[in-house]
Amino acid sequence: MTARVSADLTVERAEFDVSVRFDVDAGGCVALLGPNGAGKSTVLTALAGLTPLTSGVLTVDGETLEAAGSVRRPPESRRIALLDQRARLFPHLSIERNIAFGPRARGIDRGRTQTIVRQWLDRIGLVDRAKARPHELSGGQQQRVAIARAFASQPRVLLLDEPFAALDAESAPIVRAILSDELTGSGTTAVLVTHEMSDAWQWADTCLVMNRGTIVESGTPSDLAVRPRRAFTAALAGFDVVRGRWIGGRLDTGEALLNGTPEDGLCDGDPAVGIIAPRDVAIEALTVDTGMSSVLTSVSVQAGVVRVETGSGLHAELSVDDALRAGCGSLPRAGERYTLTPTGMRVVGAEAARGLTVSPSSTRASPTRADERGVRHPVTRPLGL
Ligand SMILES: Nc1ncnc2c1ncn2[C@@H]1O[C@H](COP(=O)(O)OP(=O)(O)OP(=O)(O)O)[C@@H](O)[C@H]1O
Repeated sequence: MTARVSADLTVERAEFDVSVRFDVDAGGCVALLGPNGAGKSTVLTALAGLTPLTSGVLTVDGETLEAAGSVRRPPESRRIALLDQRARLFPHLSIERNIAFGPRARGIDRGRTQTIVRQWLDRIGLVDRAKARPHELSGGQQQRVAIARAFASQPRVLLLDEPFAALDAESAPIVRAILSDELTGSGTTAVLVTHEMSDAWQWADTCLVMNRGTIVESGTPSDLAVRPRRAFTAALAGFDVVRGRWIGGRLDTGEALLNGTPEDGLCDGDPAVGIIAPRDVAIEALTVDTGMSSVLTSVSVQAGVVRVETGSGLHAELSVDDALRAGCGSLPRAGERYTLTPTGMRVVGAEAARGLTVSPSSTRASPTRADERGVRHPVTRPLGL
């Protein structure tokens, strides 16, 4: 079951309004990323009908599910399923009856529902627990049932709010694999809230990064992984982030004047953020004025790559040869002082929020993405950001 979602919604919150506008094409997946309290869950609960819109419109396949002040379809008739950290199964119903709930509510007869339930119990590996109650299962098993219950109801849209966050290291990969199979196999349209870039890579066509209720950066997962434009996104994608001011063609961090390539039309004196890949950081035993002098907090070597950590926010990844050169013949050690110099730093404005990468008015043919089964999914495009 795939459906196109068009969301243009505002929800008033005490500190700020959560206000976003985006489309998800049928079968597509949008990931919402952002710091705690950015408004990601509010967007999901608004889509699910659990939080009323202050203004705006939500449509699915052209059908208006909510238009602030006039239309408001209740959650149970939206055919939008929400899966969050906790399984939230019906505690008084057995596992099989939890899974049967959606199909029965949709009017599917008992016989067909039984077949659906059996198939799902098999897929989630819980055939022998069909009669158990939720409290008799582990958290990971309950989350598997929650996935089965959600998909068995054939939702038009699946909302995922950090569905693995509460799972232990053993259960998380199992639940992840089941969800991955079902999401790609069914082509269900999805909106995913996650703090993991790897989840966005796996499922999303488009990432929307939120802060204080608005979308501040968007793009494909690879756009964000390769060329993030916000400090939050850069850190999530594994870059080092250094804050300072753009002064005289350099980033003045207060401790050092770092060379970098400015973006966003930076003007002298602007607050700015340097974004650096650890492989683009050189280390030297000497103090140089284009680097940050720091005490190394740890040094590790893996597969010929030396990773150096400091307390200053800068890391370096260098070859053993380069590390030996920096250490004058021996590898640098934790506790020693070195100067770390970015050799390839992008500098963006600290408020570089509006330079968004995907345009709804793009005239390119709709891009698609193949899943591992070769099924192609349309790539979503955020609107008017
Ligand atoms: N039920 C609620 N009623 C009123 N305000 C709320 C409610 N839930 C969240 N908020 C507020 O709305 C804002 C956005 O919160 P929300 O939970 O949507 O953020 P989030 O990005 O999902 O955060 P997290 O990553 O921590 O889950 C915050 O200021 C929060 O305090």
